[in-house]
Amino acid sequence: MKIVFFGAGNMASAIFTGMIEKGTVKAEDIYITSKSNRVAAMEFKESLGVNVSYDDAELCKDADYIVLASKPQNFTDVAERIRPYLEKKTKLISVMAGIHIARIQEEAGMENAVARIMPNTNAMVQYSVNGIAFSDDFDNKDELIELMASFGKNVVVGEEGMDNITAATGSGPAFLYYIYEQYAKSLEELGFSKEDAEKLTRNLVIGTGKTLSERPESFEQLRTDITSKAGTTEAGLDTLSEFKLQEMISKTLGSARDRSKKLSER
Ligand SMILES: NC(=O)C1=CN([C@@H]2O[C@H](COP(=O)(O)OP(=O)(O)OC[C@H]3O[C@@H](n4cnc5c(N)ncnc54)[C@H](O)[C@@H]3O)[C@@H](O)[C@H]2O)C=CC1
Ligand SMILES: O=C(O)[C@@H]1CCC=N1
Repeated sequence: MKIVFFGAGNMASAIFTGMIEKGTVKAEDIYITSKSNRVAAMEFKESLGVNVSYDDAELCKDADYIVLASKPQNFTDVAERIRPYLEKKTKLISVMAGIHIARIQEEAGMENAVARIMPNTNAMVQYSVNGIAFSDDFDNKDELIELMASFGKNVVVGEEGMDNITAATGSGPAFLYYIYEQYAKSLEELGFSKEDAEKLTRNLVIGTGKTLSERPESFEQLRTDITSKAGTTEAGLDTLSEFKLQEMISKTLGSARDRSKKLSER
C-alpha cells in the first residue's frame, strides 16, 4: 500500500497520525509532501516515521491513493504537480471542501477514480466523523471505507450531500469550540480565574463527551435526568430557552453549507 498526501497541514496530519496510531497503515507506506510547511513535514518524518519527498515523479509512482489535502485555492498548483506523473490505477482522495469530483478528474487529466472525503480534526484522536462520496467508477470502496474507519465513523453520501456534511461535522468542531470559549468566558464572569474557567469548561466537555460515548439515552433524556423540579438547572434552562438557540445554529450551518457550495464555483 502506498498513500501519498499532497499537503501536510492540520487535516492531512490528523488523518495520517490517526491511521498510524491505530496501526491500520504502516508509517513507511505513507508519503507526505507540502509547500509552505516543510519544517513541519520533517518533524512528522522524525516523530512518526513517514516518508517526506518533493520529487513528484517518485511520489506518484505506483501510488494506490493520492490524498489531495491542500486548501481548495491551491488545488490547481497541486494538480500541476501530479498531472505529468499520475498513473491510471491511482485513486484520488480529496479532503478539499467544495471541489467537485468532475473538476478533480478534469484537472488531474486522466479521469481517475475519485472519492471526496470530509473528515474533521478529531481524526487525530480517531474520533472523526467522515463523509465520503465516490465517483461512479470507484472500485473496492470497502478498502477506503476500512482505512477511514481507523480514524472515525463513516457516512457514505451522494456528492450532493457533501456541502451539508462539510458544515455539520467538517466545520462542526470549530462551532462547538466557539461555544466552549463563550462558556469559559462566562465562568470568568462568575468569578473564576481564567485558568480555572478553562479547566472547568474543558473537563465539563470531556466528561459530557464520555457520557455520550457510553450511554445510549437521547440528548433530551440525559438533560431531563439532570433537571430537578424547581432546581438550578430548570432555572438556567428557562433562561436559555428564551434565546433562539436553534435558529442561531441553523443559520450558522447554513452559512457554512453555502460557502461550501460557493467554493465549487470557479
Ligand atoms: N482543518 C479542518 O478541520 C478541515 C479541513 N478540510 C479541508 O482540508 C484541506 C486542508 O486544510 P488544512 O489542513 O486545515 O490546511 P493547512 O493550511 O493546515 O494545510 C494545507 C497544506 O497544503 C499544502 N500545500 C499548499 N499548496 C501545495 C502544493 N502546491 N503542493 C503540495 N502541498 C501544498 C501546504 O503546504 C499545507 O501543508 C482544505 O481543503 C480544507 O477544506 C476538511 C475537513 C476539515
Ligand atoms: O473551514 C474550512 O473550509 C474547512 C472545511 C471544513 C473544516 N475546515
